[in-house]
Amino acid sequence: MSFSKGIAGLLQTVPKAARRTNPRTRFAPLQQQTRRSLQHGTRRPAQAAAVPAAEEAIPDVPQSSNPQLAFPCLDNAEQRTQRLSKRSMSGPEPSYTSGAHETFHSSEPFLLDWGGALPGFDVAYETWGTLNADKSNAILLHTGLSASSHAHSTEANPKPGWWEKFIGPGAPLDTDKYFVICTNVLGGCYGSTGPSSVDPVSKQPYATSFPILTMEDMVRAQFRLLDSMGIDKLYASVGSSMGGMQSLAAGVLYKDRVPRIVSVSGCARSHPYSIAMRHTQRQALMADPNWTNTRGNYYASMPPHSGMKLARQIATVTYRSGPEWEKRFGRQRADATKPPALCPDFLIETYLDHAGEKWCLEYDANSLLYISKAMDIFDLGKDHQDAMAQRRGENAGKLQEAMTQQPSQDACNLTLPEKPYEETESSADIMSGAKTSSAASVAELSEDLIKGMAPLRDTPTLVLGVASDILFPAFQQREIAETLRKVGNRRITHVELGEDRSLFGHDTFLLDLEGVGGEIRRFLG
Ligand SMILES: CC(=O)SCCNC(=O)CCNC(=O)[C@H](O)C(C)(C)COP(=O)(O)OP(=O)(O)OC[C@H]1O[C@@H](n2cnc3c(N)ncnc32)[C@H](O)[C@@H]1OP(=O)(O)O
Repeated sequence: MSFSKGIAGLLQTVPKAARRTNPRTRFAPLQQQTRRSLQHGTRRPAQAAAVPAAEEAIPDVPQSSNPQLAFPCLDNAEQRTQRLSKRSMSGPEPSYTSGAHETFHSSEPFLLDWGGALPGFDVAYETWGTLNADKSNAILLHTGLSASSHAHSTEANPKPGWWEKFIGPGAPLDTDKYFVICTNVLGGCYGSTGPSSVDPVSKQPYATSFPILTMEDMVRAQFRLLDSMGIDKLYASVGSSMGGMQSLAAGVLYKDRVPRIVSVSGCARSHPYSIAMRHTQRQALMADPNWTNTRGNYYASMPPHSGMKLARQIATVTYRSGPEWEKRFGRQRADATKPPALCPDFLIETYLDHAGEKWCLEYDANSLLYISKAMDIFDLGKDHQDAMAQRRGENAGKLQEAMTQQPSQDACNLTLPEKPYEETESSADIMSGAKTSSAASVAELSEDLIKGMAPLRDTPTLVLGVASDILFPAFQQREIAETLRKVGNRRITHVELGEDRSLFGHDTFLLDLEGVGGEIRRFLG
């Protein structure tokens, strides 16, 4: 990619406000704060770190040969803890909300793929456009990991949604033609049942007694909502990122109800690199003492906001791209006149810090853990689907029993095998759990996916990928398209947006209205 082409591509989608503003002036509060905190000679002993800053008396400390560094980022975290502890008498857990939405309640018990069960559940949803007389114009819009049902503003909630420009009259999801339905996924915290919801049996939040979930569980819950609306057949299933996985899963699970699929920056099975990136986020989050000490039962105490902040920063690294940051921030520091700091200092650091800060109380930590794990588990290969079907069959009879009896205590008993890991020629199949470590070759794996995706043979599908995406790399969308072609599907539209088009990596689906939205509009017709 040439430099000028790259800049042009980047500027195509960089928000105007971000382009106009001088980074030196944009982050004035942060700089002032850094300046205040960097006053040399202010010394805070290490053991005082857990004590809220405002209440702490700074004791006399011996002189040192060099001044003590300041840590405004840690001071911030402590101040947030302090603010949260004063928040309410009933506990500092923030209540997560995206605003007004509809709620579908299913009172029928719900069996999950890995054997868990919910006595009933809620799905929060919003709609735009009008359902036609024969109920044939509905588009089910699947969200990314942490999004709410609020994809577009509504009368009840005028706040812009996460796909505001992609939905509306004349927009890619044209509300003059389609009735668009978006839900908060099962497991989420924006109105759908998830770990922060109250378990009707214990009358306490489920927390980490919430059962392990899969993409397919989330899709089944959505189809219960469609059943309640009398929608037998969709016009299309549309989704990006995690939603791109669900869009495919909906087609495989309900092939007669899903006549068109749009899968943007999604995949047919999670790649080890993506699992690795999510694993590090989960580990960072679970290492927060507010999570660790309660094993995730933090709802009556302090939410793990520092772990969430760190997880979001790692996530943001996977959502964007190095080339974007090269052009946007380069090697600039927030204040080059000051000595380097161990807290955020370079503009890329203050950017990540800001992303984490903004989000750490916006989303429930346990929802993040469960949904991110569900993404890891995702695999449309036939072996995995068969294993799931068998497990469901075995557990179906236990559903009623599970509702009335105490769950067995060894529900999650995974421990590392005593025998150390040994490299095999191809160990790529291990994660499916369907095969032993004498795993199949890549060719066989691909055969497995072909068989698993066979239900989509006749489903027109738009598969869109982005070359700068490191989280769901473009080869994963090529894999979907090629597999579907091998299945015999002749109506595949595969688009790959090159780096000349977007350097926004995985977040391109949120930012590039023409590159992503334009393709969707043309595909839906
Ligand atoms: C995996 C899945 O299934 S889905 C994952 C999907 N991705 C996500 O969830 C990530 C979501 N991304 C976002 O939230 C993004 O902000 C978007 C896509 C909504 C908007 O992107 P952009 O317009 O490029 O905004 P950007 O990421 O630059 O953030 C802008 C904010 O950062 C701030 N900022 C920008 N540069 C810096 C910097 N160097 N230092 C500090 N702050 C900075 C801006 O002031 C602005 O602050 P504000 O939001 O408080 O007003």
